[in-house]
Parts: sequence; C-alpha cells; structure tokens
Amino acid sequence: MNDFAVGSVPTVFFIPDFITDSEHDQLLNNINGAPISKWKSLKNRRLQNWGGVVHEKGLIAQDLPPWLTRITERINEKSGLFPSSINHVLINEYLHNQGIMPHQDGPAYYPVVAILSLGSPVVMDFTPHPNLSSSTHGNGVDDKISDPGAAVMNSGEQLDNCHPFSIVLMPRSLLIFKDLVYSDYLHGIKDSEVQRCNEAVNLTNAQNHGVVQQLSGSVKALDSDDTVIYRANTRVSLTCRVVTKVCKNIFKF
Ligand SMILES: O=C(O)CCC(=O)C(=O)O
Ligand SMILES: [Fe+2]
Repeated sequence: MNDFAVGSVPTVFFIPDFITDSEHDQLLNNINGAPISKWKSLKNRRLQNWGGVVHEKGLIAQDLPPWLTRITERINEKSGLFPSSINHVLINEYLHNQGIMPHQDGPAYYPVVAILSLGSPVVMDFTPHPNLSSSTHGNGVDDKISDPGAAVMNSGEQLDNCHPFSIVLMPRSLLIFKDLVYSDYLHGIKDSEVQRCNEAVNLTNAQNHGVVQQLSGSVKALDSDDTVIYRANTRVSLTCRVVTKVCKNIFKF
C-alpha cells in the first residue's frame, strides 16, 4: 500500500484506477436498480445503507449483496488494512451542487475507511481537528456535523505535521484513510459546482486523468488562476467500513 500513499500526512492512500470502466457502470446499475425505498433522503444528498443498521450496541447485521461483496473483498485483500471482512457500506449520492459538511466518522467503526468513487469527480477537503479525537458520538449515518467553529487549537505543537489538504476523487478511484487522519481530521466536500484543487495532494494524477482545468469566467470565492474541477453530473460513492461490534441473535429470546 505504501506505493499509494499521498501527501505528507501518513495514513492516506489513493489508488486512481481501482476498478475498470465496466465495473464502474455495473456498480452504478446495481445502485440505481435498488428499490426506491432503499434510498434515504438527507438535506443535501441521499444515501443507501447496506450491511445493517449501526446501533449504539453494535451492528444489527445483514449480509451485503454479492455485487457489493465482490468489491469489498477486493478492497480487503488489496489493502490488507482491515481487521476482518468489510461489513458495512454506505452509498452516498451527490448532485452537482451537493456535498457533505466537514465531519468525523463515528466511533462504531474500526478507524479505517475505504471510499470508492463513481460518476463526477469531486474534491475532498481534510482539516485537522485534534480536539475531536475522543469526543465524537454517533454512527456516521446521519448528517451529524461537528462545529467547525470549535476547531480551535490550544497550541501549535500537536499540529506540526497536521495541515489541511485536499484530494481529487476521480471516478473509479479508491481512497483509504486511517488512524491519525481518521481520528484527528475532519473530512468534507463543498457543495459548490466548481471546486478548487490547486493544492490537491494528487493534482498531477488528476491532471493526467483529464479531470481538472483552469477556471474560466469568474466564480465566487475562486481566483482567476485557480485550477478547478467542474462537477457536470452526479457523483456516487461507496464508503466501506468495518463495524467492530456486531449484535448477534438479536431476535432470539
Ligand atoms: O462521499 C464521500 O466521499 C464521503 C462520505 C463520507 O464521508 C461518509 O459517508 O462518512
Ligand atoms: Fe465520512
């Protein structure tokens, strides 16, 4: 995996062409073919929850469908970073002007997350927030937003190696982050249609994939010489994780 480490903060890995074009399209077909009742609408995106419900006491597990285990098993094998089979997949769908507020994933999950991207590229921003590491709750399913205003650092010491960074998530790519970045950073996607990526840790790679360009015209909060991505269509992502505690025999009395 070290071949795929990106940026200067350890524990972030990016594999640009993790799946083929046809696997990409098959996944989208399966996702779009799921019953409409499988979608849960949130304020700024909609999602499908696979693997069961993440409950306070653990996962009330349901088997993942074969079209998902095919991919989660490959992620497990290739990364070697998960302690057991991936048992939970959250599928998020974002329209071209939707995003996800900066947040930290809940403590129910083992601190490694793999995000497979489909559809439109987006920029994911990471912001250090060491104060959060021991203070979050929730299951990561709801839009639980940590207050970015609370990101006040009491001293610079802890942050010597911690600075904000961003990554361009191209379709078919796999992002994995863990440990420090999982616990001490917030991650989010801006809800803007044009996203700045001048300093993305994988900019060269994104340029090679032809997903970035120079800003044309003027866009609020962006400079004329900014390198950007234009989100022309919908993005769908698969957030794959391990819920360590699984409720067994929940309906057995
Ligand atoms: O869609 C993404 O890339 C990120 C999703 C995410 O952060 C989450 O579901 O916790
Ligand atoms: Fe997340």
